[in-house]
Amino acid sequence: MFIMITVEHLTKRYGDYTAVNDVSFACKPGRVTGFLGPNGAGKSTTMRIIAGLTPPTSGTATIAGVNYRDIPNPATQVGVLLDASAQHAGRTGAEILRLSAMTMGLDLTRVDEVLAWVSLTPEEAGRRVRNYSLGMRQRLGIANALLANPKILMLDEPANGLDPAGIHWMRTLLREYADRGGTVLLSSHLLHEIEIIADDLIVIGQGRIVAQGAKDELLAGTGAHVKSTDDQTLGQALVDAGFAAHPAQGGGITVDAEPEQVGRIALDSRVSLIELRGGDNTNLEAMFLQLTEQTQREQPVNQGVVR
Ligand SMILES: Nc1ncnc2c1ncn2[C@@H]1O[C@H](COP(=O)(O)OP(=O)(O)OP(=O)(O)O)[C@@H](O)[C@H]1O
Repeated sequence: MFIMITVEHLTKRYGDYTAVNDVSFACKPGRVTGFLGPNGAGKSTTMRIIAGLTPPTSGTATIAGVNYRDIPNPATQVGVLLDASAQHAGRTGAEILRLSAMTMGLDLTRVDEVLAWVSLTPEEAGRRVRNYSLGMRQRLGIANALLANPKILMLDEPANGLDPAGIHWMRTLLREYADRGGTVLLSSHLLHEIEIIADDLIVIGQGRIVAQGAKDELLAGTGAHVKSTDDQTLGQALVDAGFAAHPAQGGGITVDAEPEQVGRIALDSRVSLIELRGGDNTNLEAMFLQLTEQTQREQPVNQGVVR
């Protein structure tokens, strides 16, 4: 499949500090890629490098094989929202979009189309941005990114400040955009949102990638859950067979083995099974906390959090 955003061995150092450390990933068309990591992990820096705003120390970031800065009229190819507060506060929302449209050589009727799309009323579009709420700034930033109907969208924390209806709207917009063949790279701290919308995940901690791949595969459960008439005997038999087995919270045993192996061991041990199924899917929050545990500012206060 043709890759739209390619990041290869990207490193960014500020003095002795390494903000991005040998990061490689790819974002594909038709898919929403969620970019996750604790505060200061290096997400914004990576996105700024992709958008040609920060030079890398080493490595490359390209859009369909080309550096962002070498793309003619790049905003027509890649819609970027990196900092919703970076807009000129003294201009109205409509003025900002008109200026962008003119810079990109677009028909000005497009401005009204995207304003309607992001649900900013004509009255709101006529207000100065300094009087916008954070959510309105985000909507304006998304409108700006969508202006030229680009094939790629790169959004840093676009849901920040959006109300629940706004988050729902953005989720639908990005899903439809990807379903039409667009490529989306999206950073967010709203793990529940990412869990719903992302097809692929990249998890970064202290500048390094700690996990990446298709969401379904990353969150797929492993192991098995089993309940029997004699969990003690079965648990011991599982351990004797070399599998890690622990009492499960709601009763029964969770074991790091395939259900078929568990069934065989139960048969050999002459223990009757009451229930046997594959392991539960992990939720994204549990996976995130576990993967980034070493890089979190806050360490888990009790074992129930992730272990
Ligand atoms: N211009 C700079 N000079 C020095 N350090 C910088 C600079 N820009 C970023 N950093 C550092 O690089 C690290 C990564 O920052 P970055 O903004 O990429 O993190 P992030 O993952 O986007 O975090 P957040 O989730 O808080 O937005 C941070 O420690 C930050 O302080």
